[in-house]
Amino acid sequence: MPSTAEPIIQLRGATKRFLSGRGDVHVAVSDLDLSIQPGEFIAVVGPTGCGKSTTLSLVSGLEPASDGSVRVAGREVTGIPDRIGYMFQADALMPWRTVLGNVAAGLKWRGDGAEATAKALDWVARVGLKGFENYYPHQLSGGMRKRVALAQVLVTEPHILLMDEPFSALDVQTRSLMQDELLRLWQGSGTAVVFVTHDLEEAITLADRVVVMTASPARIKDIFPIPLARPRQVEELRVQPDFIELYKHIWSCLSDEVAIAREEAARVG
Ligand SMILES: Nc1ncnc2c1ncn2[C@@H]1O[C@H](COP(=O)(O)OP(=O)(O)OP(=O)(O)O)[C@@H](O)[C@H]1O
Repeated sequence: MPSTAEPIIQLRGATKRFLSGRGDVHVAVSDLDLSIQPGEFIAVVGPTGCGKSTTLSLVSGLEPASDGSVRVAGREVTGIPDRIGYMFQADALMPWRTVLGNVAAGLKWRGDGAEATAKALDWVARVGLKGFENYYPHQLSGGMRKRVALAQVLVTEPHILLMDEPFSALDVQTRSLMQDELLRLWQGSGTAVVFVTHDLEEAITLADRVVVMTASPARIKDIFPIPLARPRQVEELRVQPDFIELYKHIWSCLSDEVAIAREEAARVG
């Protein structure tokens, strides 16, 4: 659960403007205020194209804020901060490396050569892939590839893990398995997770708090604490009455924004 320590991530009035292809200024996210504690699991939901990924880019330093402040571990973000991991919808596995080689690569680049293989072996086992160390990515199922991607990022012991719809390309059952796996690996790790998803069920299942963003330009509309006990079992959780109540409550907030975004998309054509 969230502690009262210094926030690991702090957005204050964070705004991002882009120049559109036509040369107009497009406000992607506007005036975001959000503090995230070490070890906290935050899910971010909002309509398609509202600015969720841009929010992650501000935290990761991939994009500088146009206005306002973005701080990580107490420091203004001016480049990619230390101890930050990123996981996207498409995994970043190197096809020419084995499972073990992929998991060890990040540590080896950082110069931890001697320890890299030992740590990677440990993480391959922790994500349930013992025995598959010498397989190549093309020999693995989608779920197994995700496990490798998780090990690849967790082996670096990030203080912050940014996840941009990491499981959305998986079939429903594999997705649930990966959600359980992520919770098991995250629990007690001290890593703060910011998890972007279109799927409100997924958001509630995983998070300590769910942030609902407005239709573009994205602002924070509301933040909902998720007081469901941990450890959580994904499939069991979703049939519980308190889960269903939370879903209805948050959906009543989110659905207005989804409707606005649809109308806007229809208007623009
Ligand atoms: N580098 C960029 N240059 C110009 N415009 C951009 C850039 N990155 C994002 N945008 C625009 O900012 C807006 C928000 O994009 P973003 O990808 O953050 O939304 P999203 O909520 O993550 O989308 P989705 O739900 O489809 O994943 C979009 O209109 C997008 O076209």
